[in-house]
Amino acid sequence: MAVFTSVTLDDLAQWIKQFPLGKALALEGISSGIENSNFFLTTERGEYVLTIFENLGFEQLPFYLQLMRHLAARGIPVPDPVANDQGELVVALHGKPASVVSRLDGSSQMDPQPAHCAAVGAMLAKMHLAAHDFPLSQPNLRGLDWWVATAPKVLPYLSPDNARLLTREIDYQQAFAETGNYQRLARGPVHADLFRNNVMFVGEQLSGCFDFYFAGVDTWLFDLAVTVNDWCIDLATGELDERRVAALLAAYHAVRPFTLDDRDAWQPMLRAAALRFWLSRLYDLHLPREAELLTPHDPTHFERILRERITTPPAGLPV
Ligand SMILES: Nc1ncnc2c1ncn2[C@@H]1O[C@H](COP(=O)(O)OP(=O)(O)O)[C@@H](O)[C@H]1O
Ligand SMILES: N[C@@H](CCOP(=O)(O)O)C(=O)O
Repeated sequence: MAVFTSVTLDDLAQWIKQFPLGKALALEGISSGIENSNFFLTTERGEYVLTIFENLGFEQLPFYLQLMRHLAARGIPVPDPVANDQGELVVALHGKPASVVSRLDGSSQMDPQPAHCAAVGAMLAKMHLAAHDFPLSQPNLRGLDWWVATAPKVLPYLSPDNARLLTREIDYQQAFAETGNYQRLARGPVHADLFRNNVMFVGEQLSGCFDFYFAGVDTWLFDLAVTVNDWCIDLATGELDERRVAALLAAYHAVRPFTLDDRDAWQPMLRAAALRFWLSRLYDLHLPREAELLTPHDPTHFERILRERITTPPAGLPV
């Protein structure tokens, strides 16, 4: 259950008047999701999603919501935040930050085929290009600095073998980040969490993607690696599935052609993307936040993927 703050239609009767949405007609709590309280909201103007942010504050949210607005205005299928009569995208509801965004059609595809992967690859490349001139900036808050700061906190909970793996991979990624190869990679605002559960399909047609609350400025290749590590693998072994990888990469490449630097950085970035989620899952498991609400995701999934990416070089990127 992921409605942590309850809201009724009565609560919205006055509140909704600040938005150009007409009256609130129906409100239904959304049970999936782990961070925020989400509701499907029907108003006289259409279908929306109301989110009450349980962890992010008023000062952090404009980056994410303005980025969604920027992308929606450029034709990327993401929820479009609705501004109130003061032009604000984040407003208080029950004392917490809240937003209203357009509702996407469709449902998640948890067993993706090459056609779904191709649709995701094309959309991701378009998103990277469309975000390039986004004026606000925020680093990826789950990037290298966070890995370096967080690894010592989880090391005491790890087996000697896993502690060695984590320490060596952080060293490897720090050294790689110093290289000209890494520094020449294209970068900009990226989604950074484009997992299967954050993308909607109607049949094989991608209808949109959401959950931008890990977005930040990072390399485009890192974002692609995060995506491939979730969409294009055998879930039991973590091995890359050649057909799905080829479909996703070819579709991305057709919109935003890869460079020689991308090709050289592909294996390190697949490793970095696996490390990022292994570490966050370890952290959530061993050091849950006070307000942590649901069972954490399994870290061993990304430990397996990391080991696999270290030992098995991926097929080269199309350049
Ligand atoms: N704009 C949207 N359109 C349609 N459904 C949405 C939208 N935003 C969220 N949802 C639904 O709400 C669920 C929870 O959203 P999510 O962002 O994953 O929550 P949380 O931030 O709490 O993890 C999603 O799985 C999806 O079904
Ligand atoms: N994708 C991350 C966790 C973030 O959860 P989300 O529901 O907000 O996408 C993981 O799998 O560890």
